[in-house]
Amino acid sequence: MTSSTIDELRAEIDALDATILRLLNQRMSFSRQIGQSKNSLGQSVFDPDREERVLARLRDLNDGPLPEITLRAIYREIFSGSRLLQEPITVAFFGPAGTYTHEAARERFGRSLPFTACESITEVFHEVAQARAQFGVVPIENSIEGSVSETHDMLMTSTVGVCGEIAIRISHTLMNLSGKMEDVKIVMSHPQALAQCRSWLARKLPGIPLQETSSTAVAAEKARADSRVAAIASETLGTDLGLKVIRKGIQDRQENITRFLVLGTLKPPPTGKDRTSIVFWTENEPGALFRILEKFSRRGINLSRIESRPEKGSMPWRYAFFVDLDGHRDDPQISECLAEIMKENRLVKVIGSFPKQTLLQ
Ligand SMILES: O=C(O)C(=O)C[C@]1(C(=O)O)C=C[C@@H](O)C=C1
Repeated sequence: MTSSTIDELRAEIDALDATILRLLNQRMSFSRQIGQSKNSLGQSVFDPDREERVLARLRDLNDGPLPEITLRAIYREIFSGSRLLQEPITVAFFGPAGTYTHEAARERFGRSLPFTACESITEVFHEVAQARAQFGVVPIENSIEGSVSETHDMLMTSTVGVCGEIAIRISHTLMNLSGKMEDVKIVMSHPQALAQCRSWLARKLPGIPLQETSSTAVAAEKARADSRVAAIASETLGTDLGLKVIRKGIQDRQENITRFLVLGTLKPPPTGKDRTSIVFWTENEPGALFRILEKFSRRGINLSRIESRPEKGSMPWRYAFFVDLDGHRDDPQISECLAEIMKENRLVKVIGSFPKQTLLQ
């Protein structure tokens, strides 16, 4: 290919970019008008259901070669900028910056919004409860390590509801200053990340001490300050800090997915592919749990998860049960079932109904 053809093609791209920019600005001004109408109607700016429908339509229209993942990434930022023009939204997340939760928050809300990094999951709930942030992002479960206790404990007591979920594939990378395995004298990471790489560490770095840190980001900072330390974190986080990769994908199972919850007051309408999360408390007596589960079974409502946690109240050995159902609280069958449960048992709380997230990537 000659340099004159490159120049000609670049001229085509320049012309297209000017058109794309003009169209993007037109789109933004329509979106701003929608924002003004929503404000006067007292409606929330963020409409995840509408965003999903916009994306689904574009996926159908797309003849390529633009990959679906790129289309999604472009629109994530368009929506992010569009929402910012409509109204300032703040999103709190379990930080610090660079953690997998931050990645999940950016995956859902784009990069244009202001994010607040919180030191604990509890703090994220408080930020949303006190309306300092409109949304919060916290981890709920990992496909290898199971549930995140602090999130479940907060869901029991907090008034904050759940309006969405984000599922991301987690890939852990071992990194240090040199990128050499022989320099590793200690491995640091968040306890969940260490646990997810347990067998790999035992096989490849036997006898090397493991030290827990409050986050993967803190571990990466430690590795940056000390050549003996290797951190397990996301590759982006480590390499952004100047660390070198020793080995990628060291998690014991390659299919390692973490699900995050989006906290907020928004109540998304039914989409046909929803999940409802509830928590209930039962008496410690025969058949108490069965009587509730039977009501779902009788109606053919699928339960995708059941999890019990000690209540931590005045009575030891009392449990709260978290259940995820397929469907929306406004679907006739589910609302009838929940009403029947509530009639018999007042200790039931609907945490939220929201669209199920499909995992891309
Ligand atoms: O359609 C709307 O309700 C809009 O506000 C516009 C728009 C968009 O940019 O397409 C922006 C924010 C919402 O979350 C959904 C969609």
